[in-house]
Amino acid sequence: MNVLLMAYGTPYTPEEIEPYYTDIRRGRRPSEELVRELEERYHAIGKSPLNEITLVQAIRLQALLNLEAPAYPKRLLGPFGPRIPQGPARVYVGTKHWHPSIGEAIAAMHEDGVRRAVAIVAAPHYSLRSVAEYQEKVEAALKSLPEPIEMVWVESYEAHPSLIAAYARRLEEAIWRLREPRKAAYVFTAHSIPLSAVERGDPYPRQVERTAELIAKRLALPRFSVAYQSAGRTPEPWLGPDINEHLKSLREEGFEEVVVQAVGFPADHLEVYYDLDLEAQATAQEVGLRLIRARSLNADLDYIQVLKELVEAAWLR
Ligand SMILES: C=CC1=C(C)c2cc3[nH]c(cc4nc(cc5[nH]c(cc1n2)c(C)c5CCC(=O)O)C(CCC(=O)O)=C4C)c(C)c3C=C
Ligand SMILES: [Fe+2]
Ligand SMILES: [Fe+2]
Repeated sequence: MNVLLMAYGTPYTPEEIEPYYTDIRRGRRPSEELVRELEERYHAIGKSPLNEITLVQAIRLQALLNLEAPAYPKRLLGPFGPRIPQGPARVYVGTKHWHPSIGEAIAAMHEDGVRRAVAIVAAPHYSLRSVAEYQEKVEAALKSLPEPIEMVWVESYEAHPSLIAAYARRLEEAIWRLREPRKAAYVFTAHSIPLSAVERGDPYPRQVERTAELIAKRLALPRFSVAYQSAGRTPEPWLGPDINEHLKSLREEGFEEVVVQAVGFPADHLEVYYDLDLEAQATAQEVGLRLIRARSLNADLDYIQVLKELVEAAWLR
Protein backbone atom coordinates (compact mmCIF):
# COMPACT_ATOMS: atom_id res chain seq x y z
CA MET A 1 0.00 0.00 0.00
CA ASN A 2 1.35 3.43 -0.95
CA VAL A 3 0.23 6.71 0.53
CA LEU A 4 0.95 10.30 -0.41
CA LEU A 5 0.33 12.28 2.78
CA MET A 6 0.15 15.99 2.09
CA ALA A 7 0.21 19.06 4.31
CA TYR A 8 0.64 22.82 3.91
CA GLY A 9 4.37 23.05 4.72
CA THR A 10 6.17 25.82 6.53
CA PRO A 11 9.60 27.46 6.16
CA TYR A 12 12.48 25.90 8.11
CA THR A 13 14.45 29.18 8.43
CA PRO A 14 13.63 32.92 8.36
CA GLU A 15 15.38 33.20 4.94
CA GLU A 16 12.85 30.76 3.50
CA ILE A 17 9.86 32.92 4.45
CA GLU A 18 9.91 35.05 1.29
CA PRO A 19 10.09 32.20 -1.28
CA TYR A 20 7.47 30.28 0.73
CA TYR A 21 5.15 33.28 0.67
CA THR A 22 5.78 33.67 -3.07
CA ASP A 23 4.70 30.07 -3.60
CA ILE A 24 1.48 30.65 -1.60
CA ARG A 25 0.82 33.59 -3.92
CA ARG A 26 1.28 31.35 -6.98
CA GLY A 27 4.61 32.87 -7.91
CA ARG A 28 3.72 36.55 -7.33
CA ARG A 29 6.33 38.06 -5.01
CA PRO A 30 4.78 39.69 -1.93
CA SER A 31 5.70 43.28 -1.03
CA GLU A 32 8.48 43.86 1.50
CA GLU A 33 5.86 45.00 3.99
CA LEU A 34 3.90 41.74 3.68
CA VAL A 35 7.10 39.70 4.05
CA ARG A 36 8.09 41.68 7.15
CA GLU A 37 4.65 41.16 8.63
CA LEU A 38 4.89 37.40 8.11
CA GLU A 39 8.44 37.34 9.53
CA GLU A 40 7.15 39.12 12.61
CA ARG A 41 4.37 36.57 13.04
CA TYR A 42 6.87 33.70 12.82
CA HIS A 43 9.20 35.50 15.25
CA ALA A 44 6.33 36.03 17.71
CA ILE A 45 5.51 32.30 17.90
CA GLY A 46 9.18 31.26 18.03
CA LYS A 47 8.82 28.31 15.68
CA SER A 48 6.11 26.54 13.72
CA PRO A 49 6.16 22.77 14.40
CA LEU A 50 4.16 21.93 11.26
CA ASN A 51 6.93 20.15 9.30
CA GLU A 52 7.94 18.07 12.33
CA ILE A 53 4.32 17.11 13.05
CA THR A 54 3.73 16.15 9.40
CA LEU A 55 6.84 13.95 9.36
CA VAL A 56 5.85 12.21 12.60
CA GLN A 57 2.31 11.70 11.25
CA ALA A 58 3.79 9.98 8.19
CA ILE A 59 6.19 7.81 10.22
CA ARG A 60 3.41 6.74 12.60
CA LEU A 61 0.91 6.15 9.81
CA GLN A 62 3.40 3.94 7.98
CA ALA A 63 4.14 2.04 11.21
CA LEU A 64 0.44 1.57 12.01
CA LEU A 65 -0.41 0.41 8.48
CA ASN A 66 2.41 -2.12 8.60
CA LEU A 67 1.58 -3.25 12.12
CA GLU A 68 -1.93 -4.18 11.15
CA ALA A 69 -1.42 -4.91 7.47
CA PRO A 70 -4.47 -6.75 6.14
CA ALA A 71 -4.21 -9.94 4.13
CA TYR A 72 -3.07 -8.92 0.69
CA PRO A 73 -5.74 -9.14 -2.03
CA LYS A 74 -4.07 -10.55 -5.15
CA ARG A 75 -4.81 -7.61 -7.40
CA LEU A 76 -2.86 -5.33 -5.05
CA LEU A 77 0.39 -7.22 -5.54
CA GLY A 78 2.13 -4.54 -7.51
CA PRO A 79 5.58 -3.74 -8.77
CA PHE A 80 7.46 -2.69 -5.65
CA GLY A 81 10.72 -0.99 -6.35
CA PRO A 82 14.12 -1.98 -5.08
CA ARG A 83 14.01 0.27 -2.00
CA ILE A 84 11.59 -1.41 0.42
CA PRO A 85 12.95 -0.94 3.92
CA GLN A 86 10.17 -2.73 5.77
CA GLY A 87 6.56 -3.92 5.30
CA PRO A 88 4.36 -3.28 2.30
CA ALA A 89 2.97 0.13 3.35
CA ARG A 90 4.98 3.17 2.36
CA VAL A 91 3.98 6.72 3.23
CA TYR A 92 5.48 9.63 1.31
CA VAL A 93 5.25 13.25 2.49
CA GLY A 94 4.62 16.14 0.11
CA THR A 95 3.93 19.70 1.20
CA LYS A 96 1.91 22.18 -0.80
CA HIS A 97 4.14 25.19 -0.36
CA TRP A 98 7.56 24.03 0.83
CA HIS A 99 9.90 21.02 1.00
CA PRO A 100 9.57 18.12 0.54
CA SER A 101 7.25 19.41 -2.15
CA ILE A 102 4.45 17.40 -3.73
CA GLY A 103 6.60 17.16 -6.89
CA GLU A 104 9.57 15.82 -4.91
CA ALA A 105 7.38 13.23 -3.18
CA ILE A 106 5.90 12.04 -6.46
CA ALA A 107 9.36 11.80 -8.06
CA ALA A 108 10.48 9.59 -5.12
CA MET A 109 7.37 7.43 -5.50
CA HIS A 110 8.09 6.91 -9.17
CA GLU A 111 11.71 6.05 -8.46
CA ASP A 112 10.50 3.41 -5.97
CA GLY A 113 8.27 1.85 -8.62
CA VAL A 114 4.94 2.99 -7.18
CA ARG A 115 2.07 2.63 -9.67
CA ARG A 116 -0.90 3.22 -7.38
CA ALA A 117 -1.28 5.31 -4.22
CA VAL A 118 -3.82 6.88 -1.91
CA ALA A 119 -3.59 10.69 -1.82
CA ILE A 120 -4.76 12.37 1.36
CA VAL A 121 -4.35 15.86 2.82
CA ALA A 122 -3.94 16.35 6.57
CA ALA A 123 -7.01 18.61 6.59
CA PRO A 124 -10.56 17.25 6.85
CA HIS A 125 -12.45 19.74 4.66
CA TYR A 126 -12.49 20.09 0.87
CA SER A 127 -12.13 23.57 -0.58
CA LEU A 128 -11.44 24.96 -4.03
CA ARG A 129 -8.71 26.97 -2.24
CA SER A 130 -7.19 24.05 -0.40
CA VAL A 131 -7.64 20.41 -1.49
CA ALA A 132 -8.36 21.38 -5.13
CA GLU A 133 -5.01 23.20 -5.20
CA TYR A 134 -3.24 20.10 -3.82
CA GLN A 135 -4.91 18.13 -6.61
CA GLU A 136 -3.63 20.58 -9.22
CA LYS A 137 -0.08 20.20 -7.88
CA VAL A 138 -0.36 16.40 -7.90
CA GLU A 139 -1.70 16.42 -11.50
CA ALA A 140 1.14 18.68 -12.64
CA ALA A 141 3.76 16.42 -11.00
CA LEU A 142 2.20 13.26 -12.47
CA LYS A 143 2.32 14.75 -15.98
CA SER A 144 6.11 14.96 -15.83
CA LEU A 145 6.52 11.20 -15.18
CA PRO A 146 7.30 8.68 -17.94
CA GLU A 147 4.80 6.16 -16.40
CA PRO A 148 1.49 6.99 -14.76
CA ILE A 149 0.73 6.61 -11.05
CA GLU A 150 -2.94 6.01 -10.27
CA MET A 151 -3.97 8.27 -7.38
CA VAL A 152 -7.01 7.35 -5.30
CA TRP A 153 -8.13 10.51 -3.52
CA VAL A 154 -9.55 10.98 -0.06
CA GLU A 155 -11.03 14.41 -0.76
CA SER A 156 -12.59 15.15 2.62
CA TYR A 157 -13.40 13.42 5.88
CA GLU A 158 -15.33 16.06 7.81
CA ALA A 159 -17.81 13.58 9.35
CA HIS A 160 -15.56 10.54 9.87
CA PRO A 161 -16.67 9.05 13.24
CA SER A 162 -13.12 8.52 14.56
CA LEU A 163 -12.22 12.11 13.65
CA ILE A 164 -15.28 13.45 15.47
CA ALA A 165 -14.40 11.29 18.50
CA ALA A 166 -10.80 12.58 18.48
CA TYR A 167 -11.90 16.22 18.32
CA ALA A 168 -14.55 15.62 21.00
CA ARG A 169 -11.90 14.11 23.31
CA ARG A 170 -9.77 17.29 23.04
CA LEU A 171 -12.79 19.52 23.55
CA GLU A 172 -13.80 17.56 26.63
CA GLU A 173 -10.38 18.25 28.17
CA ALA A 174 -10.96 21.97 27.64
CA ILE A 175 -14.43 21.74 29.18
CA TRP A 176 -12.89 20.29 32.35
CA ARG A 177 -11.09 23.62 32.79
CA LEU A 178 -14.24 25.73 32.61
CA ARG A 179 -15.72 27.32 35.70
CA GLU A 180 -19.29 27.00 34.40
CA PRO A 181 -19.45 24.71 31.34
CA ARG A 182 -23.20 25.12 30.88
CA LYS A 183 -22.88 28.89 30.57
CA ALA A 184 -19.86 28.89 28.24
CA ALA A 185 -19.77 29.54 24.51
CA TYR A 186 -18.24 26.92 22.19
CA VAL A 187 -16.69 28.08 18.93
CA PHE A 188 -15.30 25.89 16.16
CA THR A 189 -12.91 27.57 13.75
CA ALA A 190 -11.48 26.85 10.33
CA HIS A 191 -9.31 28.83 7.92
CA SER A 192 -11.27 31.46 6.04
CA ILE A 193 -11.50 31.28 2.25
CA PRO A 194 -12.25 34.07 -0.24
CA LEU A 195 -16.00 34.63 -0.59
CA SER A 196 -15.61 34.23 -4.38
CA ALA A 197 -14.97 30.50 -3.77
CA VAL A 198 -18.13 30.20 -1.65
CA GLU A 199 -20.08 31.93 -4.44
CA ARG A 200 -18.74 29.29 -6.87
CA GLY A 201 -20.38 26.62 -4.69
CA ASP A 202 -17.42 25.56 -2.56
CA PRO A 203 -18.66 22.82 -0.16
CA TYR A 204 -16.17 24.00 2.48
CA PRO A 205 -18.46 26.02 4.82
CA ARG A 206 -21.06 23.23 4.86
CA GLN A 207 -18.39 20.65 5.66
CA VAL A 208 -16.95 22.78 8.49
CA GLU A 209 -20.46 23.22 9.93
CA ARG A 210 -21.03 19.47 9.71
CA THR A 211 -17.88 18.73 11.73
CA ALA A 212 -18.95 21.31 14.32
CA GLU A 213 -22.50 19.91 14.55
CA LEU A 214 -21.26 16.35 15.04
CA ILE A 215 -18.77 17.25 17.80
CA ALA A 216 -21.40 19.39 19.53
CA LYS A 217 -23.92 16.56 19.33
CA ARG A 218 -21.46 14.01 20.69
CA LEU A 219 -20.75 16.18 23.75
CA ALA A 220 -24.34 17.50 24.06
CA LEU A 221 -23.07 21.07 24.07
CA PRO A 222 -25.71 23.57 25.15
CA ARG A 223 -24.82 25.81 22.18
CA PHE A 224 -22.08 26.24 19.57
CA SER A 225 -21.06 28.44 16.66
CA VAL A 226 -18.62 28.44 13.75
CA ALA A 227 -16.17 31.27 13.05
CA TYR A 228 -13.39 31.69 10.52
CA GLN A 229 -9.79 32.65 11.17
CA SER A 230 -6.64 33.69 9.32
CA ALA A 231 -8.26 35.48 6.37
CA GLY A 232 -5.53 36.27 3.83
CA ARG A 233 -3.88 39.64 3.34
CA THR A 234 -5.69 40.29 0.06
CA PRO A 235 -8.17 43.03 -0.86
CA GLU A 236 -11.05 40.64 -1.69
CA PRO A 237 -13.74 39.80 0.90
CA TRP A 238 -13.18 36.60 2.93
CA LEU A 239 -15.65 34.25 4.60
CA GLY A 240 -16.74 35.24 8.11
CA PRO A 241 -17.60 35.75 10.87
CA ASP A 242 -13.99 36.47 11.78
CA ILE A 243 -13.07 34.86 15.10
CA ASN A 244 -12.02 38.20 16.66
CA GLU A 245 -15.30 39.92 15.78
CA HIS A 246 -17.18 36.85 16.92
CA LEU A 247 -15.48 36.89 20.34
CA LYS A 248 -16.51 40.53 20.79
CA SER A 249 -20.13 39.67 19.93
CA LEU A 250 -20.11 36.77 22.39
CA ARG A 251 -18.96 39.08 25.17
CA GLU A 252 -21.69 41.58 24.25
CA GLU A 253 -24.21 38.74 24.53
CA GLY A 254 -23.00 38.21 28.12
CA PHE A 255 -20.69 35.18 27.82
CA GLU A 256 -17.75 35.08 30.23
CA GLU A 257 -15.98 31.90 29.07
CA VAL A 258 -15.38 30.49 25.60
CA VAL A 259 -13.76 27.33 24.30
CA VAL A 260 -12.26 27.57 20.83
CA GLN A 261 -11.46 24.48 18.80
CA ALA A 262 -9.68 24.79 15.46
CA VAL A 263 -11.35 21.94 13.56
CA GLY A 264 -9.96 22.99 10.17
CA PHE A 265 -6.39 22.16 11.16
CA PRO A 266 -5.39 18.84 12.70
CA ALA A 267 -1.87 20.18 13.40
CA ASP A 268 -0.46 23.16 15.27
CA HIS A 269 1.22 25.77 13.09
CA LEU A 270 1.60 29.52 12.65
CA GLU A 271 -2.12 30.21 12.37
CA VAL A 272 -2.97 28.27 15.52
CA TYR A 273 -0.18 29.78 17.61
CA TYR A 274 -0.39 33.32 16.26
CA ASP A 275 -3.97 33.84 15.10
CA LEU A 276 -5.58 31.98 18.02
CA ASP A 277 -3.11 31.82 20.92
CA LEU A 278 -1.80 35.38 20.52
CA GLU A 279 -4.30 37.44 18.49
CA ALA A 280 -7.66 35.93 19.45
CA GLN A 281 -6.48 35.46 23.04
CA ALA A 282 -5.57 39.19 23.16
CA THR A 283 -9.02 40.08 21.76
CA ALA A 284 -10.69 37.90 24.39
CA GLN A 285 -8.69 39.45 27.20
CA GLU A 286 -9.40 42.95 25.92
CA VAL A 287 -13.15 42.35 26.12
CA GLY A 288 -13.01 40.37 29.37
CA LEU A 289 -13.66 36.87 28.00
CA ARG A 290 -11.83 33.80 29.35
CA LEU A 291 -10.69 31.85 26.27
CA ILE A 292 -9.48 28.26 26.38
CA ARG A 293 -8.29 26.59 23.19
CA ALA A 294 -8.75 22.85 22.81
CA ARG A 295 -5.41 21.28 21.96
CA SER A 296 -4.78 20.03 18.45
CA LEU A 297 -4.73 16.44 17.19
CA ASN A 298 -1.14 16.75 15.90
CA ALA A 299 0.51 13.33 15.52
CA ASP A 300 -1.43 11.68 18.35
CA LEU A 301 -2.35 8.07 17.69
CA ASP A 302 -6.11 8.69 17.59
CA TYR A 303 -5.62 10.98 14.56
CA ILE A 304 -3.18 8.51 12.98
CA GLN A 305 -5.90 5.88 13.39
CA VAL A 306 -8.30 8.19 11.48
CA LEU A 307 -5.78 8.48 8.62
CA LYS A 308 -5.25 4.70 8.64
CA GLU A 309 -8.98 3.98 8.36
CA LEU A 310 -9.35 6.46 5.51
CA VAL A 311 -6.39 5.25 3.46
CA GLU A 312 -7.24 1.58 3.90
CA ALA A 313 -10.81 2.16 2.72
CA ALA A 314 -9.57 4.19 -0.26
CA TRP A 315 -6.92 1.59 -1.22
CA LEU A 316 -9.59 -1.09 -1.49
CA ARG A 317 -11.81 1.03 -3.76
C1 LIG B 1 -9.04 26.42 3.26
C2 LIG B 1 -8.09 27.16 2.84
C3 LIG B 1 -6.77 27.32 3.48
C4 LIG B 1 -6.19 26.57 4.49
C5 LIG B 1 -6.72 25.35 5.22
C6 LIG B 1 -4.93 27.18 4.78
C7 LIG B 1 -4.03 26.74 5.76
C8 LIG B 1 -2.83 27.37 6.08
N1 LIG B 1 -2.37 28.60 5.67
C9 LIG B 1 -1.11 28.83 6.19
C10 LIG B 1 -0.31 29.95 5.98
C11 LIG B 1 -0.61 30.99 5.11
N2 LIG B 1 -1.71 31.08 4.30
C12 LIG B 1 -1.64 32.26 3.56
C13 LIG B 1 -2.53 32.70 2.58
C14 LIG B 1 -3.65 31.99 2.12
N3 LIG B 1 -4.17 30.82 2.65
C15 LIG B 1 -5.28 30.44 1.94
C16 LIG B 1 -6.11 29.34 2.16
C17 LIG B 1 -5.86 28.37 3.13
N4 LIG B 1 -4.76 28.23 3.93
C18 LIG B 1 -5.49 31.40 0.91
C19 LIG B 1 -6.62 31.35 -0.11
C20 LIG B 1 -4.48 32.36 1.03
C21 LIG B 1 -4.29 33.60 0.16
C22 LIG B 1 -3.38 33.35 -0.97
C23 LIG B 1 -3.23 34.59 -1.80
O1 LIG B 1 -3.75 34.57 -2.94
O2 LIG B 1 -2.62 35.55 -1.30
C24 LIG B 1 -0.42 32.93 3.94
C25 LIG B 1 0.09 34.23 3.36
C26 LIG B 1 -0.12 35.36 4.30
C27 LIG B 1 -1.58 35.62 4.56
O3 LIG B 1 -2.29 35.97 3.61
O4 LIG B 1 -1.95 35.38 5.70
C28 LIG B 1 0.22 32.15 4.90
C29 LIG B 1 1.53 32.41 5.60
C30 LIG B 1 -0.79 27.70 6.99
C31 LIG B 1 0.54 27.53 7.70
C32 LIG B 1 -1.85 26.82 6.93
C33 LIG B 1 -2.09 25.53 7.56
C34 LIG B 1 -1.48 24.51 7.79
FE1 LIG C 1 -2.98 29.44 3.73
FE1 LIG D 1 -3.47 31.13 6.03
